[in-house]
Amino acid sequence: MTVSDPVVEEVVATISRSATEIRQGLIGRRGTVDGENPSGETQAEADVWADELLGDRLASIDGVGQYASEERPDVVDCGDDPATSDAYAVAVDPLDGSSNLKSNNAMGTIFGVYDAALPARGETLVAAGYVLYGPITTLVIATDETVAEYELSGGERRLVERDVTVPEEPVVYGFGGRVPDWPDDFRAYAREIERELKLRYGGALIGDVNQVLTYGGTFGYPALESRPAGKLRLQFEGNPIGYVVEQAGGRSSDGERSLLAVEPDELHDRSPLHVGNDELIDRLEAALA
Ligand SMILES: O=P(O)(O)OC[C@H]1O[C@](O)(COP(=O)(O)O)[C@@H](O)[C@@H]1O
Ligand SMILES: [Mg+2]
Ligand SMILES: [Mg+2]
Repeated sequence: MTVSDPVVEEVVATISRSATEIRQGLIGRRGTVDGENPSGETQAEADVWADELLGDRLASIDGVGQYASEERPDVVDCGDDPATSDAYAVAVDPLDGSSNLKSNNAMGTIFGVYDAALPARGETLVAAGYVLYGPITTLVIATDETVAEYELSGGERRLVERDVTVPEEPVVYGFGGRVPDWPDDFRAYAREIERELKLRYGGALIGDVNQVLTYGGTFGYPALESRPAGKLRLQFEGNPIGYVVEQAGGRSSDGERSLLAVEPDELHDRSPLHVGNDELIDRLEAALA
């Protein structure tokens, strides 16, 4: 199954082919480099390497006018301006959950294809998805048509599920941040959820969100007392993941509104991030109101 928009299909095909290579290239790149990323976080060797590999390949696609990533400060202009032409902008979290390199746990690659110049609202996404480097390498792609899951092997993608939807009955939850740093209203909501669902928290957004898509439930990285905007980045994490979950029939929220409706100020803006079954996100928003 291919994506009907040829530029999006080329982006997806490029990421699919690169994923097997990225997975293999993690070996020997588990250490850190001296620099920090624009969010002030230590970079792993693999973060920098995966960004360069994806940046070179995605920027050379005809119809991609901008490339941006969590690992570099500025947008790279690589074609026509998405603001004034048909070109798209591609935003990437090259390695999501890269601190899991050390402990050898799940990680991902996240991408969003925006029909607008970056930074942009998530409502301008035409496609988004992620690779999950678990025991198996899988790819989830959301477009306005469907959300599909593939297994990746040797650069090939094999369809596993044509129409992924968030299961109706929620089962799992995962919330980031330290409990004493949670605002009181979020803590009260979390206490209720803890009594109803099973905890799943692996330290990689992609691993945790994929459990929500598989079993139903919710993932949240909330606003913290010490960090009111939370930890995760809107362009590279919040918007693409919000788009995937909404296209799969669930909801996303920054605590007040759909993540896709949040107006960005800066490329590396952070936002509280909540996704999952409608009913749970409704309850979260009511608790924080
Ligand atoms: O270590 P914490 O605070 O639980 O944070 C985990 C969160 O941070 C992240 O690792 C941030 O992503 P990056 O690894 O791309 O910076 C998410 O994948 C994950 O949900
Ligand atoms: Mg990430
Ligand atoms: Mg990352």
